[in-house]
Amino acid sequence: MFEAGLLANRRILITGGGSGLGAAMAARFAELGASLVLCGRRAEVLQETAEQLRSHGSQVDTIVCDVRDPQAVEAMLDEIWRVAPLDVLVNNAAATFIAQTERLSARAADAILAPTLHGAMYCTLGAGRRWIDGEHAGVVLSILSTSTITGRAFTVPSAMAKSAVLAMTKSLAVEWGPKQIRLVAIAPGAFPTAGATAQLRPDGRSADPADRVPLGRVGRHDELANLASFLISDQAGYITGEMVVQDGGTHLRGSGAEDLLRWSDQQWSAHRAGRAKS
Ligand SMILES: CCC/C=C/C(=O)SCCNC(=O)CCNC(=O)[C@H](O)C(C)(C)COP(=O)([O-])OP(=O)([O-])OC[C@H]1O[C@@H](n2cnc3c(N)ncnc32)[C@H](O)[C@@H]1OP(=O)([O-])[O-]
Ligand SMILES: NC(=O)C1=CN([C@@H]2O[C@H](COP(=O)(O)OP(=O)(O)OC[C@H]3O[C@@H](n4cnc5c(N)ncnc54)[C@H](OP(=O)(O)O)[C@@H]3O)[C@@H](O)[C@H]2O)C=CC1
Repeated sequence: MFEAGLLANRRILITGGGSGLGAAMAARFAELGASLVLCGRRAEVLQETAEQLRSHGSQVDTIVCDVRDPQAVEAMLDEIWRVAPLDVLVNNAAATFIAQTERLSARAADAILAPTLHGAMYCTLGAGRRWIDGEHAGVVLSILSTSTITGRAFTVPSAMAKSAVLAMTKSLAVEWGPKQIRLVAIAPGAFPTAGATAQLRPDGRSADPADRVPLGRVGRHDELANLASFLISDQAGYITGEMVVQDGGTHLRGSGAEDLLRWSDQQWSAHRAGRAKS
């Protein structure tokens, strides 16, 4: 679908690039010629993904980094820039779980806000500062959610964090446009991954896309990876401050959390207790 070498000579950092959609984007960017840096908290997950990509001849580095920690983010960016500047940052790392919002402790809310909002902000500010200092063009792609449009019951800290990162995307598109830095975003609908399924679709919650997706199916990882490749490439060089929705029409029908309104307090308590045991 794209010309070979679309992303040649691009150095791209993907946060949370060891698993799920991050790993899918990594594979596609590598096929299109990019060199990659993948970060996350689990070294073995990063290594496994990197080895698979290297076996196809791709240039992939991994850095263990918890994006909740601003000093760790700065150390990671210093390590990257010591070799060569990044061209693209992908804010993909995030966390969520379903819960009754009135029962969230401050620690539970922060467990979601810290990686999803603060992590994306630390990475964006760190990369942006270096691009501006070095007079280097750059692209920030953030993986958000349709909760930025509809809100979403029972994942309120995630909806808040994703909406804040959308505000950052629009604001910095203006502030950093004259510095040749573009900011774009994708709002994915359901793209099943082990992480999303574990956090959002416990036993007893329908996983049938026909119940909620107008197009009647979930998204394919290659579809998201192709959209991401286009948005970070020069082909999208006149797009900034925009979020592209890729959800088979789901958000036009509802937020996707309506079924949870029918859960009883007993069901919620059982879900919470189940999490405590696992
Ligand atoms: C919405 C659609 C768009 C987004 C999609 C995605 O993001 S898909 C991507 C999905 N991928 C990922 O999410 C990957 C990344 N995920 C993670 O890093 C972790 O799963 C975590 C940080 C979300 C939770 O870590 P953990 O379970 O080890 O938690 P912890 O030990 O760090 O505790 C912190 C606090 O949170 C509390 N608490 C926790 N669960 C629940 C609950 N169900 N109910 C109530 N509360 C809960 C816990 O009790 C504690 O508070 P306390 O008791 O001290 O007051
Ligand atoms: N899959 C879907 O249907 C949807 C996904 N999204 C978004 O897509 C993105 C990817 O999600 P998905 O692939 O499904 O889920 P995953 O759970 O596979 O991805 C989350 C990644 O983020 C990393 N991560 C989490 N916390 C941190 C942290 N503090 N520091 C560094 N890395 C961290 C994880 O690695 P580690 O644990 O090793 O740190 C993991 O690789 C997220 O932004 C999510 O919100 C949005 C809507 C729908």
